[in-house]
Order: sequence, then structure tokens, then C-alpha cells
Amino acid sequence: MTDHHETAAIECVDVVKRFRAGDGWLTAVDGVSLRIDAGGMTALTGPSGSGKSTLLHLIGAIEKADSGSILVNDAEVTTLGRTGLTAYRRSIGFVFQRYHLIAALTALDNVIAPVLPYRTAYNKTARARELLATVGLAGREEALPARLSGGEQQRVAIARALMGSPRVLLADEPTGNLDSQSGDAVLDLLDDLRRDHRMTVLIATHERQVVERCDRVIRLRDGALAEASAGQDRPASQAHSVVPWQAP
Ligand SMILES: Nc1ncnc2c1ncn2[C@@H]1O[C@H](COP(=O)(O)OP(=O)(O)OP(=O)(O)O)[C@@H](O)[C@H]1O
Repeated sequence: MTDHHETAAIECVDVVKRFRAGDGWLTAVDGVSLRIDAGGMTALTGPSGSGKSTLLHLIGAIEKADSGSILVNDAEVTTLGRTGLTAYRRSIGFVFQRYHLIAALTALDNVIAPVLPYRTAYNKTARARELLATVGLAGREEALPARLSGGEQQRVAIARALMGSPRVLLADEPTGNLDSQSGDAVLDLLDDLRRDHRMTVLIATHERQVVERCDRVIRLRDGALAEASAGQDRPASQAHSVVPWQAP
């Protein structure tokens, strides 16, 4: 594995996460080791309760692993302190099944919301408009979430996740609430973003159509790796096509 020609964007070694369950403990992630190359679209799949969301939360530093190592773009996530965690969470993108948009805010303000407290090198409104256009929502900037379809809301959530120019985008069942056409549009978008910005996309999903769209598949069963990838990696030329991604 060490002579691999690609740079690993995500590398997990012996990652364990337990939760309290009644009098005992439940091991949600049970010694997972994996390596995900930069620039691909990978499916993390497995039956309900197999640990997909938990693993994604650990990689995204939404939850903390009990043991093991998680390297994302060469940064060790498990030992980050408070300040480091905030910076890390801002540096990656996270997309949720239920979009998590703020109902009282327009599409534009939802995209801006996470970076509002921070100084940014870019103009927040201009960038949010640009990203809404990227996700196909030019002209819908002032719409409230309730006026948008599920697919459109998810695209707002994706635009929001892109504000910090993430090199890694984690998506937890991003098409789980969508009909197949809207789901396909969201997957097309993720794949375009991956290619145009050389982002690494990791999608937790139990949907076969989503798995089939990914170039690599990681299967979990009972919190452990069931099988790591059948798919072929993309040709290096394609994986490395670099379009400058605006500095945060
Ligand atoms: N916060 C928590 N507290 C206690 N147990 C939890 C918690 N989060 C997850 N679990 C348990 O950990 C195991 C893995 O859950 P996880 O949500 O990661 O699975 P999943 O593969 O994403 O499932 P699904 O496809 O149903 O979303 C399950 O048994 C779940 O009940």
C-alpha cells in the first residue's frame, strides 16, 4: 500500500468507537483501517446499523474516536484540540440527509451562515451567489427552504458545504430523502465538483444506485470492514486534473 501512486486524502487505522447501550457498550466502529485516495468518489455502504454514519462522523470530527488514528489530508483528526477542531471542521464539507437548512433564512443566507462569524479572504455574499449558481440555483438566492424542493434544498446544503473550499466532502445519505431524479442530479453535481475541484467525496449510503455511481466501494458489516473496494481507480490524469479552488 505504501507504494501507492496517489496521495491518501483519508487514512484510518484501527479506528474504534463505542457507545453506551444499557448496562454495556456497543461497538459501532470496530477497528476500521482504510485508505481513500484523493480525488475519488467513494461509497461507504453496508446494512442499517453497520456504522456508516458513525464512521463518517468520526472522520468529520463530529464525534471523537475512542482509539485509532484518522488522517485527513495528513492532519491527525483524533488529537486535535478545540481550536484545531474548529479549523478542521471548517476545512471539510459535510452534507446531511435532512439538509439541516435554517428555515427562517433564505438560500443565500443559509450558504453564508456557517462562515458568518469568521473573517474570510473572499466576499461572503459574492461567493455564496457563485456557489448557488454552481449548484444550479442562480435566481433562487432569496427563496426560503420551504419554497424549494428537496433536491434544491440539498443543493443549497451542498453549496453551503463548499463555502470553505473543502478538499474533502463527506455526505451522509445525501440522496436518502430524494426521488431518483433529484438524487441523480445531486450525484451528478457531487461528481462534477469532485472532478472540477479535485475534491475527495465520501458518501455513506445504503442505496445501490448511489453505490453504482461511485468509483470505489467500502463495505461495513457490524462496524468492521466487510470488503474494501471492487471498483477501479480513475486514471491518474483524470484524478489529477486541477482547477484552482478558491482559498478560504
Ligand atoms: N449516539 C449514539 N448512541 C448510542 N448508540 C449509537 C449512537 N449512534 C449510533 N449508535 C449505534 O451504533 C451502531 C451504528 O450506527 P450508525 O448510525 O453508524 O449505522 P449506519 O450504518 O449509519 O445505519 P443507518 O443506515 O441505519 O443509518 C448502531 O447500532 C446504532 O444504534
